[in-house]
Amino acid sequence: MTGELSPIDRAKFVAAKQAAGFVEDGMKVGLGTGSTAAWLVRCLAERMEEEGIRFRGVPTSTRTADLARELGIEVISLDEAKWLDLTIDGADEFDKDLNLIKGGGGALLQEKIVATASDQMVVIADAAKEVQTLGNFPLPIEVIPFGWQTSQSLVEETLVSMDVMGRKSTLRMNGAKPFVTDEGNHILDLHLGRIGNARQLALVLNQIPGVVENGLFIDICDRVVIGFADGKVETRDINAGTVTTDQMLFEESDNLFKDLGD
Ligand SMILES: O=C(CO)[C@H](O)[C@H](O)COP(=O)(O)O
Repeated sequence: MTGELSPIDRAKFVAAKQAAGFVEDGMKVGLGTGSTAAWLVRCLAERMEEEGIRFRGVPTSTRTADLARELGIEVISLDEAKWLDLTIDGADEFDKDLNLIKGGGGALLQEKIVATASDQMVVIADAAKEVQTLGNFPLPIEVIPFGWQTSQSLVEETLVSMDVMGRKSTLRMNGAKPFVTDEGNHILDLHLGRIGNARQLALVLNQIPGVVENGLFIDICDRVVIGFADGKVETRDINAGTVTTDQMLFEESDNLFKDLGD
């Protein structure tokens, strides 16, 4: 895999590489799911090899667990870890308060459990994920298979009273069959357009019987590392309120990418 990176992959890669630098020797680290998180896992494996750092990872999906093991990262369960120093994960959308929509990869349940059990959650994302108001990306909610259509109707009824634009929901498919999460559940994608009160919606959705979890991450993320295609990386920290920009020369990253892929 030594070909040219697409601009979006460059952006994801530099964000992941920057955040991989936050991991310190001996840490217990939550490992997110998705294409950006996969870059992170590769960058961490590279740090293990080049710098000799050691850490234990709690993956948020079987996909991430498989990749981490393949690259020699020690994988432990959340129950073994009990509490994590740091979780680094991707996101589908983030706003100025670092609230998120997650679950585009269908791993939102484990992702939320792991992120919530961490001292810090860092999101890595390309700049296109930043929005003024959450909701353009369809909001995933995880529902149990039993009576999922009834849960869907209840969800749509609930949306009528909420500050959202759209109400339509669709069952996520995997080819001809419903998508099944690592926990054996289904995903409903809510096409809302704009979520006025994300905090309230997150609470209300979880009250509906059959809904296991929703993809709104409110007050969970501490820091977002935003990657740009030219190699620039911007870090926003919710507590410190700081914005720092680093220029990561892409030529360097490009070589690292090639090394990783070889
Ligand atoms: O929430 C997620 C998976 O459930 C992902 O973090 C999110 O979908 C972003 O994915 P990508 O990094 O591939 O853009």
